[in-house]
Amino acid sequence: MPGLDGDQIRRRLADARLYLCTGTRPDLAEFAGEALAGGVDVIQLRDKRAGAPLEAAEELAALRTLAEVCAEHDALLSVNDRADIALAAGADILHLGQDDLPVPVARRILGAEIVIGRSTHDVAQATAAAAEPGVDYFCTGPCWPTPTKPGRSAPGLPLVRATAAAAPARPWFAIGGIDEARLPEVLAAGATRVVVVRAITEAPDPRAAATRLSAALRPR
Ligand SMILES: Cc1ncc(COP(=O)(O)OP(=O)(O)O)c(N)n1
Ligand SMILES: Cc1ncsc1CCOP(=O)(O)O
Repeated sequence: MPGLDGDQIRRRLADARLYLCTGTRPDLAEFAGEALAGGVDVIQLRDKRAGAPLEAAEELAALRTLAEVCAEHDALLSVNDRADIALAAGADILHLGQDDLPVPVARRILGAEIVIGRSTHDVAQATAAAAEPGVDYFCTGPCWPTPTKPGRSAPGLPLVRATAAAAPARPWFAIGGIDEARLPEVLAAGATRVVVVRAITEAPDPRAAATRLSAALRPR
């Protein structure tokens, strides 16, 4: 929720279970509102359409839309890759992959109040992200090969099991190919938080899909 300080964001992130990445879409505000109403805790604008990358001004406009919806639902707003845009959008989170800005460089741009996340694809990267100064959370995967990240081989659930066994002090999320049917396997491997794309963006009823995922992640 734009406007929180770094410690408030970190506390909310520790409680977060369901993280959604979405591209822009004509119904972005309505879609995001439905997903957040269903129980999504964090929403990231991740627009990777081949051949049609968003211009910075377009990305900022979409993030402003998401920021309003996040404020209505008390959810965290995440920006992918771009520290300058995270700062300009007043985002809570910047997510960085292995080939993106080095964390110390992003930290210099962002200051202390925006939380930084890292993608990891093997045990060495996960171990490093769990300890690297300036990193607040990390993601491990893909759990399964996924068309949402073409060309990325999947370390699979063994990486989730190894990460869970290491009991990192930082929050971490499993990602990649996760849907309602596969979620029990991911939880059994030791994850308690997940990132999804298609499970919600391609669902006929995004709110219902988010509600079911969220309920499975927060059993009573
Ligand atoms: C929350 C979250 N986790 C992982 C990713 C993937 O980031 P990256 O490996 O940099 O790949 P791209 O998203 O840039 O294709 C993410 N964006 N968000
Ligand atoms: C961005 C990213 N990084 C690793 S897997 C992935 C995409 C996950 O998408 P989906 O949930 O549709 O498989």
